[in-house]
Amino acid sequence: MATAIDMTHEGAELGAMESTACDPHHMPLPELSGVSSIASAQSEPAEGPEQQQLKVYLRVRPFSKEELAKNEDQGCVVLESPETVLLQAPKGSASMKSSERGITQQLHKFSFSQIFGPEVTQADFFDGTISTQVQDFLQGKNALVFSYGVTNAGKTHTIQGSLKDPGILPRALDVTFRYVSGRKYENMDLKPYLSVDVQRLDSDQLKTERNTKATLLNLLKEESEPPKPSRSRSSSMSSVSSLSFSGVSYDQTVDSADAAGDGMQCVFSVWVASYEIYNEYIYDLLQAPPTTKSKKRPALRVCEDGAKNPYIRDLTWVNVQSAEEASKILHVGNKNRSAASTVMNQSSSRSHSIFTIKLLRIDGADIQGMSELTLCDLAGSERCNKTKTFGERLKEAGNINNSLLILGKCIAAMRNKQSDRSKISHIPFRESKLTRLFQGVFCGRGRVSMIININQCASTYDETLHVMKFSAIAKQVVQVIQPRSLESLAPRLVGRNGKPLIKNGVIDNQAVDDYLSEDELLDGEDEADMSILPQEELISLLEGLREKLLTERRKNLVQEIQIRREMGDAIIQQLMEMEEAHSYHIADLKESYEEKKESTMEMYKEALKEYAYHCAQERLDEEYIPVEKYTLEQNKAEELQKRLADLEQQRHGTGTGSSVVFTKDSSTQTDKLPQTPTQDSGDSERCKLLYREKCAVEQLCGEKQGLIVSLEKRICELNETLQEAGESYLEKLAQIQELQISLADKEQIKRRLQADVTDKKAELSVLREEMTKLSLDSERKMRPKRGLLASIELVTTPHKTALRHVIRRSVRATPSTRNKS
Ligand SMILES: Nc1ncnc2c1ncn2[C@@H]1O[C@H](COP(=O)(O)OP(=O)(O)OP(=O)(O)O)[C@@H](O)[C@H]1O
Repeated sequence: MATAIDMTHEGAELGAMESTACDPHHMPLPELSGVSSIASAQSEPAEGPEQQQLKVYLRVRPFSKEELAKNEDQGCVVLESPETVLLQAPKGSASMKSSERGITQQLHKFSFSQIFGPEVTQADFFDGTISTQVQDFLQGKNALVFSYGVTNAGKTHTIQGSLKDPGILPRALDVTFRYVSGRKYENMDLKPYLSVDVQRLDSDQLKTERNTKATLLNLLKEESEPPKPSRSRSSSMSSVSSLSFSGVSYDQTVDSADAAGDGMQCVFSVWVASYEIYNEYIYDLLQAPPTTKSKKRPALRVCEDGAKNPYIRDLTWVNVQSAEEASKILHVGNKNRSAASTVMNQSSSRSHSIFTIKLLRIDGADIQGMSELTLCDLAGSERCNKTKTFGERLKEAGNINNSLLILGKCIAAMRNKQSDRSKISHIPFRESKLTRLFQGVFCGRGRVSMIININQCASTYDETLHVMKFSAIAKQVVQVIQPRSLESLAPRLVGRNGKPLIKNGVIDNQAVDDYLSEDELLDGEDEADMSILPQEELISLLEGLREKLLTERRKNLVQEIQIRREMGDAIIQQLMEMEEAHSYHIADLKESYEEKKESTMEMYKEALKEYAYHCAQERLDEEYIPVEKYTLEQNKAEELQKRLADLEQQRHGTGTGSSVVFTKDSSTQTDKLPQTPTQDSGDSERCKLLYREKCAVEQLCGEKQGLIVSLEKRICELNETLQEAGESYLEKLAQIQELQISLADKEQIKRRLQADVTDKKAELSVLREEMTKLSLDSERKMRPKRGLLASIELVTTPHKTALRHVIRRSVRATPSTRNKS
């Protein structure tokens, strides 16, 4: 089941428009109040304004062979009726994925003013679409046609077509020249001027005009083959070089002006211009682009005349006398476009190509009217689609086509405005060059139609769906077209200096009054065209501007000083901050270096200690006394001392009270101990023994003491040795490093020498080869001397050598002989 609403994925706006687009009985919406007011300000309507839904045509191009081979035909586009089409999401497309997730629908239905299938011919397409607009144009009304679609959808094919199968533009030109046939104004002295005016050229201007046209036409004279339209990818496509439609049938609804019986004895002058809008810059396609990238392609400006009608300043307008001439001009444009896109490295499918025809209706000395037919081949819309929105996100996406975005916004705003009249919505016509140029036509000064081109490829389904949604909004826009009398349409005729000329013998005061005031020229951001003002006004304007300039300069200077001061302060502040950060950084570095140094020192110390320990260990091994033994001895000594003390006590307890003092040095006097009469012989013996033992213990203690002292001394010596060893270790370390460096040097020298040796070897082998060659050569030379001659040489050679020796010896001997003499 097809759905009409797709609100989630693409945004509410697009969803809403699709729903309306699906309603074939959708009633025209009320007029755009804001839009119509702009239109009505231009002139007095002779009758009520005509409301018309914007015509949106769909053209589906056939598959190419390559596309069929790639299985692009997956039944994505189904033409239900001449007005409705069904889009079915193919597998793998983003739409299918989102429909599987239940976000969007798989089927989308759209309605159009008319749908043209792949089999429809160019002629039928022209007849079914813009032929009525061309008739309006011939009757003095303006018409604007857009072709919109993704790249490779057939936009250029539809507008320009090929030599054998011309598109709507050459057909429109052909119809125009058939209409004016026999009533052409052959002099080119009346030329479109500014937006809606006509300028009478003087003889000098006329000469320049003729030269410009001749130069342009000469550009194509040499070419046998017409250039392809720059946007067309297909080799099978080429633009028209001649508009002889012999054999091409088309609806002959428009015949010559006479036959149509428009009742006026007027003649027609046809002027054409071709330009492109690329990256919001307008480029004249009838001006040769620069041949090198370094030169800038001159961009044109959009200006406004006194009535605020926009026009492109300095755009080349060329008078054409036939459809052939017009098509040649179209070719020049195509050629310049492709040359520019090559030199400037730009993608031509990202630019809008515009061709405008102006038809002047001349009655004697008066200009009865001027109408304009514009065909606009819009840039490929795929980039916009890829961003999936017409909103702000597009801007962020970068490299977007601003004009396309604003066109979409304008169309949506127009639709919104008419659906809800209470809404005060602004239509952003002025936000892009494209919409600004055609604002007037959108607002009722002409009829707008849109051709939507699509292919049926499955791979571009998502982009195609977006194009369809865009078209659905466009279809809802109701244009309020202002019918105007030919009189009100009559353009002002101006002279060389741009001042209005006498009209019917009377100075057109109204016209003079309508010209721009200084304020109008300087108003807002509009790029005003000063050159249209008379000389005196220009001088006064210039003076005023000079004063303004001076005031502005003064203001700017003050501002600049202030800004510089602020900038200076800011820079100083920044520098100070940087300095502070720097000093912190330096302190940090210092700290970390200190830490590293200390840790390295610790490492060395540890290494030294270890080394010293090892040395000490080695030395101690020789004089080692185990601790156990030492403790045993010490215990023994203590025990003996204890026993001695016990004995002493016993002696005191049993003795007569006379005290005997045992001293170390009295040990020798043991035999001389006093004998008391009361002492028995056993006791005295024991005492003697004890005394001897005590002396022995004392002697042992003394020895041990001496050992301890000697050990301490030894430890001191070892410490000294350790220190010395540490120093020598550092010395050795330094020596090792030096040796390593010298080793590396030697290594390098060795490598260099090896390389030299290799070179020499190579040289040697080359020399050997040369020698071999030379010897072979000499052998070859020797070869004919065979037989008798060879043997003669063999015989003579030893003689020759001997002779050479003799000569050499005599030469060496000569100086000495001379000296002797
Ligand atoms: N109705 C058609 N019948 C036959 N071939 C067509 C039709 N429409 C388009 N083609 C072919 O499809 C190819 C692409 O068409 P075209 O160059 O006009 O696309 P485009 O939309 O202008 O592309 P771009 O935006 O890149 O300029 C061309 O080879 C063209 O001849």
